[in-house]
Amino acid sequence: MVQCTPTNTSFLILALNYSSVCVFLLYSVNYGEGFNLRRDVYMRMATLVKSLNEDEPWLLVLPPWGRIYHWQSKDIKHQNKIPWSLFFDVASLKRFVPVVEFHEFLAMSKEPVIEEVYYLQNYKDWKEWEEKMEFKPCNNENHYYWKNVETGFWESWFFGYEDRVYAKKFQCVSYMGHAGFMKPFLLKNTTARSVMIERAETALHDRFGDTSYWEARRSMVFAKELRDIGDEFRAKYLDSNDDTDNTVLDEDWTKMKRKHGEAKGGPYLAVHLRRKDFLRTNHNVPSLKHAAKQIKHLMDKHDLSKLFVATDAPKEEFESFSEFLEEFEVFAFRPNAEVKKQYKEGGLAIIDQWICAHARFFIGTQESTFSFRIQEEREILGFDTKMTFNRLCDDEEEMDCEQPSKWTIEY
Ligand SMILES: C[C@@H]1O[C@H](OP(=O)(O)OP(=O)(O)OC[C@H]2O[C@@H](n3cnc4c(=O)[nH]c(N)nc43)[C@H](O)[C@@H]2O)[C@@H](O)[C@H](O)[C@@H]1O
Repeated sequence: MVQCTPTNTSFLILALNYSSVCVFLLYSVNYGEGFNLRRDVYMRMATLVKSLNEDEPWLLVLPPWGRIYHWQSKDIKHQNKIPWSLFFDVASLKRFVPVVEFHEFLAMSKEPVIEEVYYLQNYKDWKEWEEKMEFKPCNNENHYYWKNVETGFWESWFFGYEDRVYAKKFQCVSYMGHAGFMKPFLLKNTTARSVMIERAETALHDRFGDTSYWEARRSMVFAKELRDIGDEFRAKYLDSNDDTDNTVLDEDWTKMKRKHGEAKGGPYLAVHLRRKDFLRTNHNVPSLKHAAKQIKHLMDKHDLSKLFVATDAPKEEFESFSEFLEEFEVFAFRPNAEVKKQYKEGGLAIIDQWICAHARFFIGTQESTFSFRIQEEREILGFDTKMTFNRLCDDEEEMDCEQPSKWTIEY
């Protein structure tokens, strides 16, 4: 069977071959979703494409990062059309499933066209959950695709390439099911060479937490440049390095297999303190004082004197929080202008996550996907689950609240 695994040699030379042999699967996610839920949706689509490749050669097109609601820093410009290679090691992604960046897809296509777009939507008024999909009129007219009456083609934002790219067909699809449920449809009911699944978050994980789920997750290795920046910070401020912490990462994730408890982590406690919109949306977020009280208790319990804080809190909130913890050394990653400009808010988020992933003890914020992704990273590194699956309690819960489910790694 032909495999769609393009190398980095000339895409122009390969263009003709690939576009006639492989089918491109593109996807996009609801505008309101944040960075770390989008990472989860990638896993659902990557698993689907892996399964499609058992029958036909399909290539997954990585949707450029951009227009993310939370990325509004005034001093970071051009947070659009960001390729995955800025944040992730694309060679590692390719060890799970064949992928190409969007600009590579355009270079490999004869025209800047996506042949078919299927916009997933929930069933109206459903009573019982059952797997099904049907072409339906769109539930919501506000679906950010519009038909150009002159050309007859469909236009949209297309990840910031709106002036160049168009779609030939657009159809709303009511969908209730796992991502793999659309496989027969994609194999049998379409002959298009490029198919886009819009609102891909509607499709569920095929099997949450199984080996395939974890293979997809393990393939999402952060870009080396970001890991290096995080490692430098760990060494400089937190007395932390992979040899003494037992956190050496295999460059090939398929060869890496750790047991729980093998990783020791650096001599610091890390907290992910989610603030901003979480304060407004009633997410059991503790007051700064109450969060500090819990941290102090844990620092003493684990005999640690250094604290690393990953947070989206404004500077003043971080300072108030640190004042409650004066007896400890409190650190936060503060990028210089060059790092900010180059790696943008997504890169800074990853650096924070990487440093949290290497701490002796980690505690996160309830229901934050940002915290969940750190927990997964620590599972990959081989931490004892007690040192990972922890969350801050809110003020009413005092110090004793139900802790997060332990979604442990499967090989
Ligand atoms: C309930 C949902 O929660 C979701 O947030 P949640 O899962 O925390 O997770 P994210 O969607 O990743 O977080 C939103 C954004 O906040 C920034 N951020 C949050 N915490 C940190 C941090 O510790 N360090 C850095 N550098 N940046 C941080 C980061 O830019 C990230 O893309 C929201 O995206 C949804 O819109 C919705 O509100």
